[in-house]
Amino acid sequence: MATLVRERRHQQALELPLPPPLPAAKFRTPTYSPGLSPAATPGSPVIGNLFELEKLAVLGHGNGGTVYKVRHKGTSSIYALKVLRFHDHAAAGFRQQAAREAEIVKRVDSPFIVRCHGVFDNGRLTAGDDVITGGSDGSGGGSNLSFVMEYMEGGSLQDLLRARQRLPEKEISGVARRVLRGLRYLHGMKIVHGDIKPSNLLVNGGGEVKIADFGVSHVVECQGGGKGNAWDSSRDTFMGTCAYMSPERFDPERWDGGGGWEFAGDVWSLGVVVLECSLGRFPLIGPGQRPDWATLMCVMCFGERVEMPETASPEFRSFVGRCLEKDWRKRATVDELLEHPFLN
Ligand SMILES: Nc1ncnc2c1ncn2[C@@H]1O[C@H](COP(=O)(O)OP(=O)(O)OP(=O)(O)O)[C@@H](O)[C@H]1O
Repeated sequence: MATLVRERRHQQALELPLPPPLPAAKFRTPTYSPGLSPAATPGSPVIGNLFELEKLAVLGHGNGGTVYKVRHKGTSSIYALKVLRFHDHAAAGFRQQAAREAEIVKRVDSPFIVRCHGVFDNGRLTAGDDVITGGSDGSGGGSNLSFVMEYMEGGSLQDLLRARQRLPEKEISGVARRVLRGLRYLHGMKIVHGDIKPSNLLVNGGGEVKIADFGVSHVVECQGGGKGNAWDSSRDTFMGTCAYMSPERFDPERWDGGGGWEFAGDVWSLGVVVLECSLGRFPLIGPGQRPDWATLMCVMCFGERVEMPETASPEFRSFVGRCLEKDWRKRATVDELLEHPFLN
C-alpha cells in the first residue's frame, strides 16, 4: 500500500531540463582526514562501490525506501544509505521521479542541504551527468537506486519534536534561517523542494538543520512564467505530505495556481513547520482532528485564523503570518523572510 501511495505521489510530470551539473560534480576529489569524526565530512572519500559499505542499522523507512546507517570499510566514515527499490511492476512515473531525485541531489551543493556523496543505479556508481534509468537490471528481481548521504546523527526535526514537544523561539528562528538559506539556494537553481516538513529536516551532530529528501522535487522553467505545471491533487494522497501543502497546491483553481506559485509553496510549508515547532503539534487543525484530505481542504477553504501559541512574540506571529498567507502572491518570498525581524 505504502509503495502504491508513493508511486502515485511520484507521478508528477517532470519534463523540464535540469540546470547543468556543477563543474566538479558532487563526487569530488577526496581529502579524507583520518582524525575526523565518525560522520563523514565534505572531504570524505569517494565511494566507488556499495560493497565498500557495511550496514550498521536501519535509520528509518520512507515511502518506497529504507535508510541505513553504514560504515565505509576503508575509512570507518559513517554515512546514511537510502535505498529505493523498484519492483518490476513499478509505475514508470515512480522510476522517473526517482531518477529526477538522483539528478537533483547530484547537482546541489550547499551547507544547508544534506550532502549526497554518490548515487548508485543498480549498484553502479553514476558520475556527474550520467543518465539514471532506475530501470531493471535484467535479473527479473526488480531494481534499485541507492543514495550515499551525509549521516545526520541528530535525526530529524520530527524526532526532535517528539522528544521535546516544543522548541523555544530562539531555536525555531535558527531552524527557519537555515531552511530559508537552503531554499534560497534551491530556488536560485529553479528547484522546488515540494516536501518541506519536519521529517525532511535533518539535524547533524553539531545541531545544524539541513534540508533532505528530494523525492518530490522538480525544476521549474521560470518563476512567474506561464508553465503552470499544475499540481494534480489526486496524485498526492500521502498525509504526511499533504498536511504541509499550500492552498494553491490543494486547489489550484481557487487559489490561482497558475505559473510562479511553486516556490511559494515551500514558504507555506516552512510556516507550518515553524508553527508546529512552537505549538508542539500539527497546527492547522484542532488537537483531536485527523489531518486527512477533507479536513485540510476545509481549513484551507474556510479557516480564517491560524492558532498561535499564547506566548508567541509579535515577531513570531508576523513571521508565521507572512508564510501562511493563503494568497501566494501576497505571501513573503524567501528573500523577504531572511530579512524578517524574527530571524534578526
Ligand atoms: N542522511 C540521513 N541521516 C540520518 N538519518 C536519516 C538520513 N536520511 C534519512 N534518515 C532517517 O530515515 C528516515 C526515513 O527517511 P526517508 O527520507 O526515506 O523518508 P521520510 O522523509 O521519513 O518519509 P517520506 O518518504 O514520506 O518523505 C527519516 O525520517 C530519518 O529519520
